[in-house]
Amino acid sequence: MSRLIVVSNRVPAPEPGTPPAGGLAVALSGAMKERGGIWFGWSGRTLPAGQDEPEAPELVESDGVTYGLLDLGERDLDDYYAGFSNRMLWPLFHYRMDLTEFTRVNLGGYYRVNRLFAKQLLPLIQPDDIIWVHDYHLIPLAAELRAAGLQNRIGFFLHIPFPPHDIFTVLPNHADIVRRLAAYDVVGFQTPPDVENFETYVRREGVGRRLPDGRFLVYGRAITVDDFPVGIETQVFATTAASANRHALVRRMRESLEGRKLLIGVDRLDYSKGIAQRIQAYETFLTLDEMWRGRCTYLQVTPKSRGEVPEYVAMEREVAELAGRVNGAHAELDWTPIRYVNRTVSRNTLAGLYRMAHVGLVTPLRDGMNLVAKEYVAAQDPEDPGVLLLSRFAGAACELEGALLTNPYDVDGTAGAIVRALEMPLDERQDRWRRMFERIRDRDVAWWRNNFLEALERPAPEATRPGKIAVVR
Ligand SMILES: O=P(O)(O)OC[C@H]1O[C@H](O[C@H]2O[C@H](CO)[C@@H](O)[C@H](O)[C@H]2O)[C@H](O)[C@@H](O)[C@@H]1O
Ligand SMILES: O=c1ccn([C@@H]2O[C@H](COP(=O)(O)OP(=O)(O)O)[C@@H](O)[C@H]2O)c(=O)[nH]1
Repeated sequence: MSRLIVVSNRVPAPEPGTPPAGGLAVALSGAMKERGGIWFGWSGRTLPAGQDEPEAPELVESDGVTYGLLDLGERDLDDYYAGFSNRMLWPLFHYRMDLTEFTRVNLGGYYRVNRLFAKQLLPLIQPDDIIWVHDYHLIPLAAELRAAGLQNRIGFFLHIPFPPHDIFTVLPNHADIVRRLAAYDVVGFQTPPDVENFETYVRREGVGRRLPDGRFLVYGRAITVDDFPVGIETQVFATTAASANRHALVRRMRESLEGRKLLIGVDRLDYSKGIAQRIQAYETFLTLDEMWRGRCTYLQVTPKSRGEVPEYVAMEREVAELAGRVNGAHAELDWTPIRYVNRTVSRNTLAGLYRMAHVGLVTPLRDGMNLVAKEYVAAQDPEDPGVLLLSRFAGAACELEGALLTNPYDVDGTAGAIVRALEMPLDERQDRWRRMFERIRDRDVAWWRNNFLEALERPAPEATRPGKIAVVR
């Protein structure tokens, strides 16, 4: 078996402890624990002022994994991470053209940091290694590695949606991004609609087509393009949830509910997650149905995220004000309708909270997958499961057909769905839960990893072995 090198912008701290909130780090931690290898990426640290480039990555061994951690300069982080990745690609790929900001400076920083990653990674790569690159921050990485002569198999997985042609072409350098994507051997998306969007793009732009053997010819290279829906460690998570009552914090939470039904939302503070629309739907629900007043509590766990990006700062204020206003308008002396927690909660505690919640509110406006949806299902008590209220615009909706699907832009419709979830009879809840659980049990994080790596390790047919790819600067 070849050695695996995983590359992602976000790498959790190797020391045991709480991993950062974020589905990519969570999904890959499970996969890396099982297979080992090198995990290369940004350390989360900034270089001292005046130093532009790290000399070499810091190498840390932990639990069979070698972490290669790069410190980045402040300017690089501004241009590449906060700038092009999170003010252009992130909003655009989540269908938010109104929030994009394109600048040549940020674009230059994006290519510069990808070149830096390639330069620092190259000395660690051996001829038989396979390389698996993750997410929108690092699309150009394979082209940089190829330009340095690397022949290894390189795969890419996009954790966020791939948008429709009309949206993607808003990106001024869309052609160059897809040309660089073609330097990979395997390109994985979360869902079939993402693959369709990619196919439509290459067809309409006249830069590629699907081949009779199912692969894609893109800019003259034959590559595998497919959907690989990311999963969770389902059985482990279910076991953790079943025994979560051991934790004092989980027990205290249960006691504090005083018999009220719990609704739970868990999201990074991100505009793609639809938190404001969800709070509005909850408020509408409270006014729709008097009988639920004082009989339910909505817990929203929302760790802060990407504080260096102005849209996130604005949103932090907006959501806090909204939650405060709803509580001010509806609270009683002995009842607070919304508990809004602005910090990271450990996944062991989350498992217990999911299990005690009658409704899981997962209502993003757009999401690549959404692991919280799968974790909520995994955590349920099979005898008395809760109901997952899921946005039709989350990637997870393609798989979890037992969920109660909702359109998060339809606040009244979501409010009605909350009533339906709270009043759903036991046999319907069990039937819906069973179908979802079977799916996430069969397609867990190991299934995702193995499926992708099998595609990556499969040698290309001789006749279509990829040639050189030029990097256009
Ligand atoms: O690294 P950050 O900027 O702090 O952001 C955290 C991560 O957010 C995104 O996660 C995505 O991946 C999940 C797992 O595949 C998926 O379920 C979710 O829908 C995506 O939004 C982002 O894509 C990661 O790169 C970030 O690390
Ligand atoms: O306080 C928190 C909030 C979230 N998470 C985890 O962060 C991940 C979020 O992944 P998801 O795919 O839902 O969204 P993303 O943040 O990656 O967009 C899930 O595994 C959550 O359990 C966590 O550990 N603590």
